[in-house]
Amino acid sequence: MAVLGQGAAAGKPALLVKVVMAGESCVGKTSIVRRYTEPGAAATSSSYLATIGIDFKVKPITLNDTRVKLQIWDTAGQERFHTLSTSYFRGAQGFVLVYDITNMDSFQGITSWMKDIHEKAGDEVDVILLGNKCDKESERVVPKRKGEKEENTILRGENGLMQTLPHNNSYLHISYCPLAWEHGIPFFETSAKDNVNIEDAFSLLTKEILEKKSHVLYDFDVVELNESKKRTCCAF
Ligand SMILES: Nc1nc2c(ncn2[C@@H]2O[C@H](COP(=O)(O)OP(=O)(O)OP(=O)(O)O)[C@@H](O)[C@H]2O)c(=O)[nH]1
Repeated sequence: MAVLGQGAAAGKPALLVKVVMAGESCVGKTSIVRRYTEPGAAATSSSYLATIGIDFKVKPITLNDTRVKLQIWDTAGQERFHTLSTSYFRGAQGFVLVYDITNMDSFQGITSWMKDIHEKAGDEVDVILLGNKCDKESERVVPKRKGEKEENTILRGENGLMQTLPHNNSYLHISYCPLAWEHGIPFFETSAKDNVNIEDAFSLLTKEILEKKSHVLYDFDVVELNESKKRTCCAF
């Protein structure tokens, strides 16, 4: 993917896209955002720092000659922040919904998060499902269900209709997940630690959002916001 300011897109105003990270606590939302927005920094660490409230990062990208300023809101997964976190769902164009492949509860919570997303952000919003920590294969409790036919991944399309995607479609490297299929959304297994599928996941989500351009605004006004701090969970 090209960097902002390169190619034919330079000089055109950027589109502002709001994406929200959602999912249970400790699944790796912050690590995924860090991996994507700060490629040089260590995305994971041995000590877990829970997100307190809300945090956000901006990632400028260029996709098919369109400049996009991705505003990525990282919500806190802890139950006590649920009302606050879901209040940021309104106005989002896309969601990265994350579970941890080593934590069955986090996978079972996905249905409830989907409900929150549709209640707060509407039914038209784009969602992508990530099964994170795929580097921890020996601790896996959520099975990875590959598609029955590698060359034909079946997803639910618009109006709930099933569609079979061709060989050259970008969905092809997405694993099959019954839950994603049920909700008609793309699915990747990722590792923030080993940088697996992170960039591809955000690219696909952005591409889907841009296809519904009517919902996207130009970034004429940039609002300066202070980023919140992360604190150790044992501090509270
Ligand atoms: N092995 C491995 N560990 C990861 C991965 N992603 C995150 N972690 C670790 O998992 C723990 C939780 O990661 P966070 O990114 O803080 O999780 P979170 O979902 O933002 O958690 P909340 O802020 O409480 O909502 C940290 O110790 C991370 O280092 C991954 O892909 N692989």
